[in-house]
Amino acid sequence: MTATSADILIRMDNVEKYYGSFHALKNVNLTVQRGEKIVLCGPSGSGKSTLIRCINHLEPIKSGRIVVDGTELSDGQKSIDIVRREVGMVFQQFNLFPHMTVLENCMLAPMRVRGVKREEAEATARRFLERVRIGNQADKYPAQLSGGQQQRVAIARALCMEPIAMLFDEPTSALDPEMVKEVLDTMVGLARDGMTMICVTHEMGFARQVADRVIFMADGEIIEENTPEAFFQAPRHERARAFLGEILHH
Ligand SMILES: Nc1ncnc2c1ncn2[C@@H]1O[C@H](COP(=O)(O)OP(=O)(O)OP(=O)(O)O)[C@@H](O)[C@H]1O
Repeated sequence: MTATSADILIRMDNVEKYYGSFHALKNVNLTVQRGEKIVLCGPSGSGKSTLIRCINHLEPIKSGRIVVDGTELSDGQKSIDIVRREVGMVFQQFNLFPHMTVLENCMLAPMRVRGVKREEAEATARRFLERVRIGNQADKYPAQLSGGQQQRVAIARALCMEPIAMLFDEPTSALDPEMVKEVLDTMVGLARDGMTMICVTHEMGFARQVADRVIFMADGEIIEENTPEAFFQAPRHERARAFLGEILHH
């Protein structure tokens, strides 16, 4: 089946990104279809975070084109605002507002950015907090929660904006091992519900379970794109083999 342009939600064409003179993304081309789940992996410093941060313009690019649901990202604030409103992002550090309760954290952006009324924002927040199985923590402050719970709040907060896609940047790497599973289970649930997702993660069990495609990066380039089955069983590139050998050892 060939993808029509209507099926393509995120598109990166010939993207080049520099930090000063350092060439961080080299001719990156990527299309993500609606409902597709992508796991982005690769050695430290290969450009994975940079790639997903470019998608909502947390990082500006030097050249190339990024189009999200028909909106072409330019330096103009208007297109940046549209894309940030539509694409949810979850970081390694949960970035919750410490002085606001869990509920308030989840209500803020829908009210401020989407102009949703308070009662509706609260109902939506409670619904998504239930969905990530944390509804009973709504009135606590972030510091009163475990890392895994805080990360689930961060996911619920992103979902409250009813995003068309979710970007995850190593969402479990700051967590204690016993909390990783609860966050991955939440992400698996989202994937099953059909969310379009790009996940930077080293959780290869998760990749096997939900990814439609695994993308392997090294030195700022996409080196291999494959189904998880093919990628794990028979990676085509030596660098991918070396990477898998290393992480599957741990
Ligand atoms: N703000 C910045 N200024 C300068 N260099 C940066 C900046 N952010 C990232 N880099 C460099 O760009 C390269 C890619 O970084 P990036 O964080 O995208 O890699 P990554 O694959 O996500 O790595 P990790 O798995 O360690 O998080 C690295 O060499 C990094 O040092």
